[in-house]
Amino acid sequence: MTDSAHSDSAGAEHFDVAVIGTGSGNTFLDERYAHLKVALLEEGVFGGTCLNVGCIPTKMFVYAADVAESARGAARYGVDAHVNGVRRADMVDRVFGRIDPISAGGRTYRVEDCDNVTVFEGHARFVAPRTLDTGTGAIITADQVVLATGSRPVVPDAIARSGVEYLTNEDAMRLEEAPEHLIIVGTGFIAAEFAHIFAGLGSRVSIVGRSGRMLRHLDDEISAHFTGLAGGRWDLHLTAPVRSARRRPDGTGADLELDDGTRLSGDALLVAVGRAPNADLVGAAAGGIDLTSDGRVRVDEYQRTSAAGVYALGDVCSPYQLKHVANHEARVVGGNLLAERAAGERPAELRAADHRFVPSAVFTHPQIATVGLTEAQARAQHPNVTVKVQRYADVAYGWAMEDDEGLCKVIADRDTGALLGGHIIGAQASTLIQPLIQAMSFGLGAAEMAHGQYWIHPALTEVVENALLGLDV
Ligand SMILES: Cc1cc2nc3c(=O)[nH]c(=O)nc-3n(C[C@H](O)[C@H](O)[C@H](O)COP(=O)(O)OP(=O)(O)OC[C@H]3O[C@@H](n4cnc5c(N)ncnc54)[C@H](O)[C@@H]3O)c2cc1C
Ligand SMILES: NC(=O)c1ccc[n+]([C@@H]2O[C@H](COP(=O)([O-])OP(=O)(O)OC[C@H]3O[C@@H](n4cnc5c(N)ncnc54)[C@H](O)[C@@H]3O)[C@@H](O)[C@H]2O)c1
Repeated sequence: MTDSAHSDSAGAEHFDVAVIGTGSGNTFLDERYAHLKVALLEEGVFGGTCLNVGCIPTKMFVYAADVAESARGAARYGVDAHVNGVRRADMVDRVFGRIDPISAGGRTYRVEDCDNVTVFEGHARFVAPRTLDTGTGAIITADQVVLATGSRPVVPDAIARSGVEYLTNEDAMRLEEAPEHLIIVGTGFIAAEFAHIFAGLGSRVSIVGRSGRMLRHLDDEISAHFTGLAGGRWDLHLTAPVRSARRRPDGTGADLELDDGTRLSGDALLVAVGRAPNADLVGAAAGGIDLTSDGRVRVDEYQRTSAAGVYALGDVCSPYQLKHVANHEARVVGGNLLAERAAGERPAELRAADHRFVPSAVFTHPQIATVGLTEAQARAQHPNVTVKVQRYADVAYGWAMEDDEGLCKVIADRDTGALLGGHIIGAQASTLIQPLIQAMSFGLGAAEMAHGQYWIHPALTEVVENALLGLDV
């Protein structure tokens, strides 16, 4: 403990539990905590990334882009439809007119209606173990602290230092006028979703990457297939990073030069090259909290950090950076804090977080969803692997849709029949993947899953059934 922390914390208000971050950190403080004195610390708006600038608003725009794409593609089914225009300002009003009151209501609830909760609205950081400078002038101490501070966009140096104005997920959805030409730097989740949002709603989109393909975290076959489809929709530059950026001569937009000499000029620039955990800005060392080599808060299977009584959850500690993972970890932490308080002399009965089969979906066009191992990972880890790729076009509903893009790929261990991975690209992929997640989570083998239940005919789920039937198990 530093001297200043000693003097600061003398007379500091003491709490039973302090939670930093009101994204997933604000989800477990329910009636079980009503008898405890709780501090809730937040430097931004209530609700965190998912509600305000992440999952929810993006999907509201994705849905609008899906509607527009459906209209554009309707003629092949004999329905003549046309997108007459996109009222962007109305869209922004619709999205944030619904979201902003939820965030404000969440704040009001904690500030005015929860007698046991004190809200500190400032940038919080540890000044000593379980001692926090709240950023409001007050120093507090707590028996238990939860770090749920999330992550923030990374900006490549070539752009950050250039003085060019750029957008991130934090502001791109508030634009009341869509750029005619949007350049996106990055090839991951956010790039793929925002490319669909902006292109679907009428902008021309260019994408700049350096790894040769889109969504390279995915199974190679799915990533290659998506990159091919994306190349037909958007202008892709995937082999050279940005060398320099400057404003256009008229002072607007951005002129980019890539490492291979390519020049691109856009009305707006969106940066989406990953998100850094907010572990470096919380005084982790003063709090006795270890970080991983890639900058996350280090946690054990119970979400405990290296500092006694300090837990972490969500993007600040997780390699997944997904909301359903943050929510799961919040449930685990919410129970473990209480278990630790109840333990007394006995060791606490803590619950471990379950990260065995973490699924994810990219809400782009077409949708993509994945769970478990890629084929390359499966072949590296299992000597005898069987793989089946089922086309949407070859099952009844996919055929009815004349869908020539969709694929479902399943991977299993030929020796045991266990499912190792599921990867779907195509309409409703984020929904179709769920039976595969369920089977893997509960240990249901591929053959049992395929044969042991009815599959509704002619539903699109038959693409999963037929993929399973095609495995050599
Ligand atoms: C554009 C976008 C789309 C996404 N879409 C999806 C999706 O479809 N599905 C999905 O599963 N995931 C999605 N994600 C990821 C998901 O949003 C995050 O994984 C999740 O929100 C992380 O939750 P969290 O509680 O860890 O952090 P956050 O929700 O970011 O909460 C952290 C909170 O801590 C506050 N804070 C930070 N530092 C301090 C400090 N020092 N003092 C006080 N307060 C502080 C922040 O202001 C913030 O309110 C998306 C992310 C983005 C950016
Ligand atoms: N649907 C969802 O679940 C969803 C949606 C959006 C975001 N997210 C979460 O948010 C995280 C952050 O999203 P993201 O898209 O920013 O990151 P990401 O990690 O998904 O992708 C970033 C990509 O940018 C590329 N890149 C890195 N540096 C680059 C550079 N200098 N120039 C060009 N390309 C570069 C990387 O190769 C990588 O492919 C995701 O990892 C994901 O966990 C989830």
